Amino acid sequence: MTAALELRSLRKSFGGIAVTQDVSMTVQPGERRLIIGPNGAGKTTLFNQIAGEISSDGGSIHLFGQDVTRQAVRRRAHLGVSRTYQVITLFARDTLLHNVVLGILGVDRRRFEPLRTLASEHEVHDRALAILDTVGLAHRAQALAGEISYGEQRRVEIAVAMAQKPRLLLLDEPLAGLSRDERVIVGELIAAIPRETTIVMIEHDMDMALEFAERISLLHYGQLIVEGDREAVVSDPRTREVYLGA
Ligand SMILES: Nc1ncnc2c1ncn2[C@@H]1O[C@H](COP(=O)(O)OP(=O)(O)OP(=O)(O)O)[C@@H](O)[C@H]1O
Repeated sequence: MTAALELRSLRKSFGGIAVTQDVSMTVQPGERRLIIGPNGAGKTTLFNQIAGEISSDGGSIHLFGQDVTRQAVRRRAHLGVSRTYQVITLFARDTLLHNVVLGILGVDRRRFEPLRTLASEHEVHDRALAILDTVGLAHRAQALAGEISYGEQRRVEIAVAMAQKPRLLLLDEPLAGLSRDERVIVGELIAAIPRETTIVMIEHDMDMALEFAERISLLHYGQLIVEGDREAVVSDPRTREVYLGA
C-alpha cells in the first residue's frame, strides 16, 4: 500500500539550531496519527515542512507516493494536503460562509488576492453551506468570523480545511484554548471525518487525543524518539520521562 505520508531523514535548522533532526515517519492512508512532544520539540516546524511552508535542509517528503520535497505549497495542496494552524487564520471581517467559499476556491488565506468573486455562484455557495452544516454552523453562515466564539472559530477553521476534501489533513492543536464543552464538540467533529481523509494531529490534550490516536509519534528536540500504538507509547519510559513528567 502506498503511504499517505512518508518522511525520510527529514532535517531543518534555524540559525544553526537543529529543529528537525533526521525524522523518518510513515503514515498509512486513513490512519489517525498523533504527534506529541514538549513545547519547542519541533512539531509545528514538521507540519510547516510537510505542507511546504518552509523548505527542508535534507531528507525527503512523499505524499501518496509522490516526491514533493521541493514542491510549492500550492502543488501539495493540489495533491490533497490541507491544514489548520495553532493561531486561527480565518478572515475575521468576513462571514463564515465566505471563509468557507474561499477554502473551496483554494485561496491561500495568508496570501489572499481579491481577484475572484465566485462567491455568488450558487454551486459554490451551496457547497459552502453544506460544509458549514457538517460543523453545525449553517445557521450562522452570515455571522462574521471575528464575532463568533473561539470554539466556533475552530469549527469553521476545520470546515475551511475540509472544503477541498483533503486526502491528508494536518491539525495543529485543534483543541487548544477551548472549554471542556467546546473540546467535546470539536473532538466529535474530528472523529466524524471520513477515512478517505488521513489525519495527522498535534495535540496536548491527552484525554481527547489518546482516544483519537491509532499511532503516536513522540518528538523531543526535533528527534522522533518513540513511536507505536497508544499502549506502547504511553507505557514507554521515555514518554513518561520526556512528556508526562513521571
Ligand atoms: N521560523 C523560525 N525561525 C527560527 N526559529 C524557529 C522558527 N520556527 C520555529 N523555530 C524554533 O524551532 C523550535 C521548534 O518550534 P516549533 O514551533 O516547531 O515547536 P512545537 O513543538 O510546535 O512547540 P509548541 O508545542 O510550543 O507549539 C523552537 O525553538 C522555535 O523557537
